[in-house]
Amino acid sequence: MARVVGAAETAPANHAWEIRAEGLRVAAGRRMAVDGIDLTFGTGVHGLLGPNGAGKTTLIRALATVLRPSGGGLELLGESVSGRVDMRRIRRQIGYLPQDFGFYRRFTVREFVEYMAWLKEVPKSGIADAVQHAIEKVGLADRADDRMKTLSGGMARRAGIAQAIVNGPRILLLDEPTAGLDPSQRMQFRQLLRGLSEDTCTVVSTHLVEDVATVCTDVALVDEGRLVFQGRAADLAAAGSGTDSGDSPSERGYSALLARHHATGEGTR
Ligand SMILES: Nc1ncnc2c1ncn2[C@@H]1O[C@H](COP(=O)(O)OP(=O)(O)OP(=O)(O)O)[C@@H](O)[C@H]1O
Repeated sequence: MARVVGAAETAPANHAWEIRAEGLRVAAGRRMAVDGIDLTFGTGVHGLLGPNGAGKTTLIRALATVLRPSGGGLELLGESVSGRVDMRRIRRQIGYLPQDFGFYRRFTVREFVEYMAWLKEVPKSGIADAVQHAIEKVGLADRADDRMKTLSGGMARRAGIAQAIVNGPRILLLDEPTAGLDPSQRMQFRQLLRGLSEDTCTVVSTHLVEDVATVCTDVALVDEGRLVFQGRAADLAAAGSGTDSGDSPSERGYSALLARHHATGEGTR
């Protein structure tokens, strides 16, 4: 099937990174849940790790332009989101799977993904092909005309990923995409992620350190709204030792970096 070339792919790419935050601060309610984060993400798969309440979801929501920064700088695709910027143009190039995503249960998978393509302003003539392509990519072609309410939790999450990629985004934000998946679905998801990543800047938040270690090109670890570590997955693993808690080198590295952060009261960068 012919692939639809979205506006995202023909847009100029004259910067070395898709996401850049400098001293980024984002409030969640009355709390400064992201409290001065510096990071840069280019193309590839970036794992976002951190304990409960670290600020991962708040950071992703800011990257998705759902939340406006309270301070510091945030540039997406070379444009500052705090200035006078055409948000719609940026949003057309973003795919976002929220942690708890909603859908009309009576929609079929195809209708759900089509609806999101329409919201993302995919050109009308390209919607049918873009939808089919996204549904095939997540392995739901045989369920495309079934209603969303008949899908298992793991399948619904895959439909969620299909809606996130239907516009061929240059920035793909997946908040806890493996939550609630069984081990075999998690393996399938890792495969899917590997196939998505080539020219996209993908940010995946997760509690599963092993997901990050096996699929991500690099890892950002946040705690209490601060960046504790950004580096390769191998560097995360190398940060731990036999005395740190965890079942694998990456988990021990994760525990060691968090413990060090708590001991010093500051990040490692
Ligand atoms: N709407 C809100 N009102 C008040 N506080 C909030 C709100 N949303 C988040 N918070 C607080 O902000 C902090 C960061 O929350 P956030 O959801 O970003 O963390 P997280 O790293 O995604 O956590 P988890 O791994 O548990 O999903 C937490 O202390 C949380 O209680």
